[in-house]
Amino acid sequence: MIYTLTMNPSIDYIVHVKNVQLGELNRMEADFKFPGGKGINVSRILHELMTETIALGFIGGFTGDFIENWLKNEGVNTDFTRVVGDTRINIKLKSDVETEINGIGPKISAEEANALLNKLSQISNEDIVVLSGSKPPSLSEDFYHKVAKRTKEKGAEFVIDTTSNELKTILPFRPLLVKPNLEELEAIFDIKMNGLDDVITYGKKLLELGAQNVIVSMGGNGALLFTDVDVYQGINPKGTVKNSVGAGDSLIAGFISRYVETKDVVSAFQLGIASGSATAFSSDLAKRNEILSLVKKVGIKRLDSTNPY
Ligand SMILES: Nc1ncnc2c1ncn2[C@@H]1O[C@H](COP(=O)(O)OP(=O)(O)O)[C@@H](O)[C@H]1O
Ligand SMILES: O=P(O)(O)OC[C@H]1O[C@](O)(COP(=O)(O)O)[C@@H](O)[C@@H]1O
Repeated sequence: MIYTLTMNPSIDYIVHVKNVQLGELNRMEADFKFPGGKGINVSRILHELMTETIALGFIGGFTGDFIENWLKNEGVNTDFTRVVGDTRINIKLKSDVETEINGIGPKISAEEANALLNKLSQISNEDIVVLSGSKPPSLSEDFYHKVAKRTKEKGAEFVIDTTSNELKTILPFRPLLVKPNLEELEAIFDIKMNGLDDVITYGKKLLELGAQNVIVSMGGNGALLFTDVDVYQGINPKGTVKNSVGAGDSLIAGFISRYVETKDVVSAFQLGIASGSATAFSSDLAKRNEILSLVKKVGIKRLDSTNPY
């Protein structure tokens, strides 16, 4: 089973405004509401790819009901922990450029946090847990660390996709996959990347710190996969970008879906890129047929050996 854990789900409120003017009254041309939050997006794509998944996380209020109902209608299994506060709303403003304003998220009490941790007792050594997204500020600084430790104690694998300061302390637990985008990679090492050589240097550092596999995603420029022996470049298929929110989550879901079937990380990377691009080319997250139609159009190139010895 693939469990996803979304500490801070959201309604993603996608707002199209032509030539937005700050300080003026602007009128929307179109708007859409989708369930969001990184783990939830991963579960939705896994479900599209017919990989069994259960979405865990904190959910609350009328916004939380919207998300639960949407997932229920799609047939995505959930086992959320109810909290008193309202789940946040994240604004994705589409104008000449894309601007994102993500909410803080509800306060999580110690009882609510423990209730979620207790759900992890159901995990077995055949499972993968995907820890994704930001944490509401009221959650303890070491919450992801606790979850990663508990997951490993159960013999399960985990994937981590967060900008949290905790990431470096979690890598020694040997995550199956870490997927920063370029900005996140810069934030982890507090440096500015200058070209592909830098990305390769710092991607390898994540392996040295403990990750089993690393994917650095670069939006329209594709992604790099770092395994224990090689670096691969993934080249995106061509298409018209509609909404890239959730592209990174889709990449992770595509990777896991193929990995659990084949244990072949390169083939998993290819389905990951197809999933990320298919989502970038659709208004909501991608559908199964959109993903599968792109797989053969993804280019994969081996770049370099990552073996430092
Ligand atoms: N504009 C785009 N065109 C084609 N593919 C894209 C585009 N944006 C994202 N993707 C695909 O989705 C993957 C993840 O997107 P990215 O924006 O890097 O992640 P995140 O959403 O985490 O920032 C990319 O590596 C790429 O394969
Ligand atoms: O938890 P965070 O870091 O605030 O991110 C939440 C946002 O990330 C998303 O999951 C999209 O993530 P990606 O574009 O990185 O795949 C949105 O659905 C959500 O609004």
